[in-house]
Amino acid sequence: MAEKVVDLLCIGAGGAAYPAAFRLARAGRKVLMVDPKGVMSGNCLYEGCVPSKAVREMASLAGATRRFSTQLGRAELSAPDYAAIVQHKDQVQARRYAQHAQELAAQPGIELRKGVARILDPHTVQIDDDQGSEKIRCHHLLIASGSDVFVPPLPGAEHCLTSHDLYKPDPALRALPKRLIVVGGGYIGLETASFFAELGSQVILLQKGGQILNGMDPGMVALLQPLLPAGMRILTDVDVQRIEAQGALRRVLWQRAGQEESGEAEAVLLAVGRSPVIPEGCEAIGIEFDRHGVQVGPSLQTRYPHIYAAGDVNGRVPLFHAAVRQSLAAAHNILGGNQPLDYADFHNVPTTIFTLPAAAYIGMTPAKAAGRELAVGRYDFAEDSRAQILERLEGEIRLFFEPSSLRLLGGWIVGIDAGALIGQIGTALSLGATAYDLARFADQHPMSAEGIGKAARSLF
Ligand SMILES: Cc1cc2nc3c(=O)[nH]c(=O)nc-3n(C[C@H](O)[C@H](O)[C@H](O)COP(=O)(O)OP(=O)(O)OC[C@H]3O[C@@H](n4cnc5c(N)ncnc54)[C@H](O)[C@@H]3O)c2cc1C
Ligand SMILES: NC(=O)c1ccc[n+]([C@@H]2O[C@H](COP(=O)([O-])OP(=O)(O)OC[C@H]3O[C@@H](n4cnc5c(N)ncnc54)[C@H](O)[C@@H]3O)[C@@H](O)[C@H]2O)c1
Repeated sequence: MAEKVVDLLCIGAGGAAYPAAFRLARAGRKVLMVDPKGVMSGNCLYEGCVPSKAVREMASLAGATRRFSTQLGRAELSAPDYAAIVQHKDQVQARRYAQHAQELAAQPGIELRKGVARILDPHTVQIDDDQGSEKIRCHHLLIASGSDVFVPPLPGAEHCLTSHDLYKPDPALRALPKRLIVVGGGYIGLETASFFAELGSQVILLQKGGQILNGMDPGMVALLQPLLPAGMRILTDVDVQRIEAQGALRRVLWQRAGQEESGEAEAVLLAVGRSPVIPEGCEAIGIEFDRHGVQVGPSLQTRYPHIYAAGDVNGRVPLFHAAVRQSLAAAHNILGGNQPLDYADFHNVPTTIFTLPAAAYIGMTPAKAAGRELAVGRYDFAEDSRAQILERLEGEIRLFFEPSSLRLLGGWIVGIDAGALIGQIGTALSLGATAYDLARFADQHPMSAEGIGKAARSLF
C-alpha cells in the first residue's frame, strides 16, 4: 500500500497544533493531527486552564457569597459542595469537547488520529495506535507535544496528588480536603492553594526558594502575597524531605531554617513544575533540545526549516495563548515556503496568576528593567468605584513607560479584574501606545478599566 502523504503533520492536537492545522486546511493544504487523547485541545482543556478556572470561579463566587451573606439575605450559609463544583467543571469540559468536535467536523482537509507519533526521519512519522502502526510522509512537521507533570525523585511522591488528579475529567479528588498541603509555590500550587483556601480548606504551601512565584517581579509578588485568602499559610525556603501515608492521612516532613518540621493533611498536591514531552525520534534526527524543551527561535523552526516546534514543548512561554500565537506563526512560515515571515514575540505575552485575587503582568517591569529608568503611572483600587461596590479595595494598576517618549513598556495589576485588564494593557502595548494615548481614552464608568487611563494621567 502506498504511503499516505500530508502537507502538515502535527504531533499533538493542543493549542500549539490546531490553530496551524486550521490555518493550513483553510489554505487548501492536507493536514493530519495525531494525539493519544483522540480529541482536540490538549492539556489546556483536559487538565489545565479551563477546568482549573472552572473551579476558581466557583471558589470566587463562594467567597463573594460569604462576604455578602447579609446583603444577600443568606446569613446561614452551608459549606460549598465540592462534588457539585467538580460536576460543573466536568460539564464545562464536556461542552467544550463537543464544540471542538463540531469545529473539526466542519473543516475539510484536517484529519485527527488517536495515536502516538514518533519521528522516523525528517519527512516520515510513524503513528502507533490500537490497530497497529502506520507510516506517514509529511512535507512539514509541527512538534506540539506539550508538557507533562514533573514528579521529582522525592520519597513518598506517589502519595501526592498532581494537577492531573484534580482537574482531569472525572478526577480523583471529589471531596474538599479539610487540610491541604501544597508543595510548590508556582502558578499551579499558588492558584490551587488559593481556590481551596477560599472554599474552606486549611492550606499550607511549601516553597523551595525565598519567593513564591519564583522568577516573577518581586514588587508584584510582594503586593499579591498579603492579599491571598486567610487560611493559606505560606512557608518559604522549605526543603521537603518526604511524604508518608498513614491510612487516608498524609504527613509531609520538611526542613526550614535548620529545623525539622511536619504537617498532616487529607491531601497533598505536588506542583513543582512541568517537563516538555519530547517525541521519540527527535534525538535520532538531531533536533536540539534540553530540559526546557526543543530549541527554536521566534520563527519556531528547528534546525530543519520544515520542522517546527510550538507551545509548551519548546518551553519559551508555556501558556495557552502563547501556544496559539506560535502555532499561527509556524503556519504562516509554512505558507511562506519555510522562509520566516512571521515571528512570535516571547517577551510581551500577557500573563495572569489566577489566584484569588489575581495578579497579572506584561512586558517590562522594574525587575526586568535591570536599572533602566522607567516612568511609573499608578492607580489604587481603593479609589475605584467598581472595587468599592465589590468591597475589593486591595491592589493596584501600575504602568511602566519609557521616560523620554512615555511609550508604554509594560505593566502589572494586582486585584480585581487583573486577568481582563492585562489584555487591554497588552493591546495598547502591542499598538505602540503612549501615556498620552491612554490618558486621552475615556474608558467606561464604573468599570475597573477606568483605572488604566487614570494610571496614565497620574504622570501629568
Ligand atoms: C493545571 C494547569 C493550569 C493551567 N492554566 C493555564 C491558564 O490559566 N492559562 C494559560 O495560558 N495556560 C495555563 N496552563 C498551561 C497550558 O495548559 C499550556 O500552556 C497549553 O496547554 C500548551 O499547549 P500545547 O499545545 O503546547 O501543549 P498541550 O496542551 O500539552 O498539548 C500537547 C498534546 O500533545 C499530545 N502528545 C504528546 N506526545 C505525543 C506524541 N508522541 N504523539 C502524539 N501526541 C502527543 C498530548 O497528548 C497533548 O494532548 C495551565 C496548565 C496546567 C497544567
Ligand atoms: N495562570 C496560568 O497561566 C497558569 C496556571 C497554571 C499553570 N500554568 C503553566 O503550568 C506550568 C507549570 O506550573 P507549576 O506551578 O507546576 O510550575 P512552576 O514552574 O510555575 O512552579 C513550580 C514552583 O515549585 C517550586 N519548587 C520546585 N521544587 C520544589 C520542591 N522540591 N519543594 C518546594 N517547591 C519546589 C519552584 O521554586 C517553583 O516556584 C507553568 O510554568 C505555567 O506555564 C499556567
